[in-house]
Amino acid sequence: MSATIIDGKAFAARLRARIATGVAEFHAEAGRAPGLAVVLVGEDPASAVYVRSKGKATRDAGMQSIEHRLPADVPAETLLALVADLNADPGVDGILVQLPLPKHIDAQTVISAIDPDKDVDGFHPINAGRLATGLPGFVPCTPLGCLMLLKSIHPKLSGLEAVVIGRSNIVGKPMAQLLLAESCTVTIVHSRTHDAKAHVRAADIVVAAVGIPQMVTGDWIKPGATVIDVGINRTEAGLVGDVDFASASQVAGAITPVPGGVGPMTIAVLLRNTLVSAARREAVAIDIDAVDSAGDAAGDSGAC
Ligand SMILES: Nc1nc2c(c(=O)[nH]1)N[C@@H](CN(C=O)c1ccc(C(=O)N[C@@H](CCC(=O)O)C(=O)O)cc1)CN2
Repeated sequence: MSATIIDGKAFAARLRARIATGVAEFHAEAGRAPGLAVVLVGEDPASAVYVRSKGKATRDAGMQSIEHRLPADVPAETLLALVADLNADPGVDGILVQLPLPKHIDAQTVISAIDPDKDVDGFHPINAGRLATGLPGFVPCTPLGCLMLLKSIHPKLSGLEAVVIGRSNIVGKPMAQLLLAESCTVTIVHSRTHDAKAHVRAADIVVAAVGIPQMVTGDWIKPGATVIDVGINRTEAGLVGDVDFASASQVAGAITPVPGGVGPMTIAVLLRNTLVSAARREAVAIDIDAVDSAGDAAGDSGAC
């Protein structure tokens, strides 16, 4: 058996086109474009590429991109002062501090300093709490992108067995919350789990976000399962995911590739969250369900 390949790049392109339409409608009503501020600290090459891509995608969608670059040795207080300025700026609807940060800066302190209602990354503890309790807030971009891709395969996720591999605040935990909100039976597998393979093997849905190159091989996968690979690992053999695509795609029913799977969804959902933020802040009504249904059969992502 050979799995359906879930084309995240094409899905994200359709989503971005719908966002651009929503941005034009917002602009016409509010008299301004949504503004997204992205802060890059230091010169991590991958982060620099992601920030450049975010700026271009933001402008392409008709939004205003505000970029701040700070040196790697910037004092934490300077970064926190910049965040305070962006919080107070009425033209800024979304604030994102690119991660990882240099070691001398505590990422949690910086994330907690962002106004939760401009936290389009969805990393602020208030937004994590909103997600956990079913309140409207911002959902982290990568897990929400994963959910959209999953829904293109399973419009109804209710009752399915889902395993999330990895328990990071950025992907694993919010992914588990989103799947729980969809009434999946959710297991989080992590570094202390006894017999991770047995848990994965029982799952209809597998989301791998562990950061270990090709950890999940075909013999871990239940035949016909849907596999979402969040891993982006740079190896001597090139860019690979947390899933061994060659063997897993022989067993799975549907699978995301790396690259071209989850990655492009991260930036598309960031734009989507920024549009949502701008609309809330200006009390402009936008049809977010129509924006979210840009994928094939994706329909309502259930997020707000
Ligand atoms: N503040 C944040 N920091 C980070 C986030 C985030 O969501 N918010 N996520 C990642 C990096 N990231 C966006 O910031 C990101 C990662 C990957 C991709 C992507 O399109 N990947 C491509 C491969 C590109 C490559 O060669 O590297 C793919 O998978 O096809 C986009 C954005 C960590 N930091």
